[in-house]
Amino acid sequence: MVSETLTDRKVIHVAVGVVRRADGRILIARRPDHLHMGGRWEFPGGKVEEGETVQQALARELREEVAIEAGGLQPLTEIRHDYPEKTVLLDTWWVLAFTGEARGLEAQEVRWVALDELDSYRFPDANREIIAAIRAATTPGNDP
Ligand SMILES: Nc1nc2c([nH]c(=O)n2[C@@H]2O[C@H](COP(=O)(O)OP(=O)(O)OP(=O)(O)O)[C@@H](O)[C@H]2O)c(=O)[nH]1
Ligand SMILES: [Mg+2]
Repeated sequence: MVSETLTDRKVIHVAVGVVRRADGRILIARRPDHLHMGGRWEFPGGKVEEGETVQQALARELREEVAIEAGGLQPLTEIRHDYPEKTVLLDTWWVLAFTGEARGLEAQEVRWVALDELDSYRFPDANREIIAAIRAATTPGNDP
C-alpha cells in the first residue's frame, strides 16, 4: 500500500505577489468559485512552471491575471502550508513598481485595500502568515 505523509508530499511552488501602490494600498483578487479556495480573496499569483524562475512566473501570472507589468520585486516571505488536499510553498514577493491598470482578466473582482482593511477579507488559511509578514515589514523602520 502506498502511504503518504505530510513530510514526503510533493510541494507545489507558487509565486505570490503583494503589489503595493504608492499610497500604500495592496492589490487583492477574489478567487473564481470553481478553483481551490474559490470565493476567498488572495494575492495574485500562481504555480511556477517548469523552466521558469519564480520571478518570471510571478511576472507572467500578474500579466495573465490582473493585466499589470511587474517590476521592483523584493522577497517578502516563504510560507509552506499543508492543506488537507495539497501542500503549497507560497514564495511571496513585494511588487513595488508596475505599469498598467489592475483589472481581473479572469472575471475576478480586484480591490486595492489599505493594510488595516486586510482583516475584513477572507483569505486561504496559509495567508495568515503572509499578512503577518506584511505587517511586520511595514511597521515604521522596517519599510521595504
Ligand atoms: N495565487 C495565490 N495562491 C494562493 C494564495 N494562498 C494560497 O493558499 N494559495 C494556493 O496556492 C495554490 C496555487 O495557486 P493558483 O491556483 O493561483 O495557481 P495558478 O494561478 O497557476 O492556477 P491554475 O491552477 O489554474 O494553473 C492554490 O491551491 C491556492 O489555493 C494566494 O494568496 N495567492
Ligand atoms: Mg492564480
